[in-house]
Amino acid sequence: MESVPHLIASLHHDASLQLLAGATTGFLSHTLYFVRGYHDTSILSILLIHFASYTSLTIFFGLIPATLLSTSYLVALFTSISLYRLFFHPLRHFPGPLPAKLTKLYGPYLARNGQLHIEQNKLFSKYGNIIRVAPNELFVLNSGAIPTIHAAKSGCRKRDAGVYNVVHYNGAYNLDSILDREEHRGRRRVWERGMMTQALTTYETSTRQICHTWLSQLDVFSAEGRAINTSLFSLLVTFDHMGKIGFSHDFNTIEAGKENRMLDLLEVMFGQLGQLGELVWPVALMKSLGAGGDAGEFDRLTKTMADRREARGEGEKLDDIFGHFLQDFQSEKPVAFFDRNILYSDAALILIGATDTIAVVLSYAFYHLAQHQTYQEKLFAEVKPVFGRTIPGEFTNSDLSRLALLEAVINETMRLDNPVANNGGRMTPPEGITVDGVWIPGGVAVRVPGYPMHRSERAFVRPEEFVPERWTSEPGLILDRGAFFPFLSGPSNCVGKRLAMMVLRLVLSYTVYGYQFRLAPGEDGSAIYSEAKDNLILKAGPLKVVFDKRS
Ligand code: HEM
Repeated sequence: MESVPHLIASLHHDASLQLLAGATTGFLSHTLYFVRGYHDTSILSILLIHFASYTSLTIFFGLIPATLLSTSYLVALFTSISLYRLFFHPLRHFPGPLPAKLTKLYGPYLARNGQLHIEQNKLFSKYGNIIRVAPNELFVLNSGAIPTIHAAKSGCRKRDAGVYNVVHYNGAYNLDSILDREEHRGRRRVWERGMMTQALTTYETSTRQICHTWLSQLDVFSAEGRAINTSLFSLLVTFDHMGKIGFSHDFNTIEAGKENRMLDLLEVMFGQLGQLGELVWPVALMKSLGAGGDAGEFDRLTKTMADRREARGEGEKLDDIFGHFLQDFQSEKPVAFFDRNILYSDAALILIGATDTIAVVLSYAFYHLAQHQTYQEKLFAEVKPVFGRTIPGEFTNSDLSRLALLEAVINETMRLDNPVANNGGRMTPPEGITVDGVWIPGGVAVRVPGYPMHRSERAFVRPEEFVPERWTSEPGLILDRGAFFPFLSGPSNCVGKRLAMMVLRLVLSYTVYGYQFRLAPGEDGSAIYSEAKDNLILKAGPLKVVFDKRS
């Protein structure tokens, strides 16, 4: 047997030995490292190690041997990964497109037109109810999977299941991205204090103020006979509302009629995430390099807003969501907000959670109501008797929450145009899970996407049609109630659900009470769908609507 020094000496000039050594190393690095565990967050180290190895080989052996070694290493590494994913991976028997089985890059390919939710829906039609959408990821179209994956007793977890690992502020995860269940429980308690009935009642005054600002804009547009882009204004309404009830801050974008820098950044960042189609390592790489660009600017603006809010709170009594975080942070024994990074992290989550989600429902509610004007009149008839019932000249959330058609219109909109189209992924426990009689192995990312589930024929009769009566007088049009989960379920369900419903009820009621509306001349209503973007949270395309003040 040749000695090691002799072998190394041969590597200098023996090309076949260089190829063999590179290929062996490539194969071993796959079988000993890459095939085990989750490496997206280690992307920077992986790249640096590869770069350092190539540089050292070049210095030691020269450029051509180093290139031969590296090339054969990479070819062997990717061949080994591909063969494994196709023929040996625990998910090899699950159907799905071939490129999805081979590489996560299939995600950005599917998302290239911003309509990942539609593309994934098509995959279900082609491949069945459980499909392999990435090498280690399954999408499941089965409502029974919701409790299996999301209930408190489920063994499924967020860690390594998607973008959660990389969503943090200087290492502090927000409520949605926390990977540890115990930590999540404590933080959730503080968030829930900020969403209790008593807290919502204090925010409601601000919600009404925002509604009146919106109505003032409608007055201007209707007086001038101008059409309004309801998708844009839905975003401005919810953004201004979030500023007010989140941070007691006035953004005044409704009056301006356009996005401000912060909202713009929010949209750009979501757009970039949407384009990645659930690919995590580019985000991890950006984070490791230090958030610059838009993400860095967004973080800085959020921090400034949070700091200003904290400073104001020393002299004023302010009722807002951030106040609940501050209260915990400033207490002697904080339950969850132990340091400033956590404060900033969850401040950003208020911005993210409370803006686009509600905006998309409002946008599509305006669309459906403009298309089906009879529902505007029915809603008008329903809300009119409760106007001024509790507060003179105003609506209140508690009065509106009892109105069946209003609730049905909101539900039906969220069914058809589910804001969180894909829902977050979860990692299966080591023992795996069983869904619809099919065993899914452990260590696999799974998710039940809401968009195709809400439009499934197995769950809803005439699933593509807007029929609010399915939630009231025609329950037979719902075949599977468990298939409707816009806010998801379990311990990580939407903590802002009641707040979202309050905003939707109030904005829609004030609008139909004051106005009748229809699609603008020349508007065929197609762009709201064709130009919609699935940016983790759905974003509606534009819609031109004309409003006429009721006499
Ligand atoms: C119609 C509007 C909304 C919809 C459809 C919606 C939907 C959802 C969904 C599906 C989740 C679960 C995500 C996952 O784990 O995969 C979620 C979580 C969350 N939502 Fe909402 N949301 C809405 C409004 C809001 C509002 C107004 C807030 C207020 C800030 C908010 C804050 C949150 C937070 C903090 C979480 C994480 C909860 C946790 O992990 O415990 N959401 N939302």
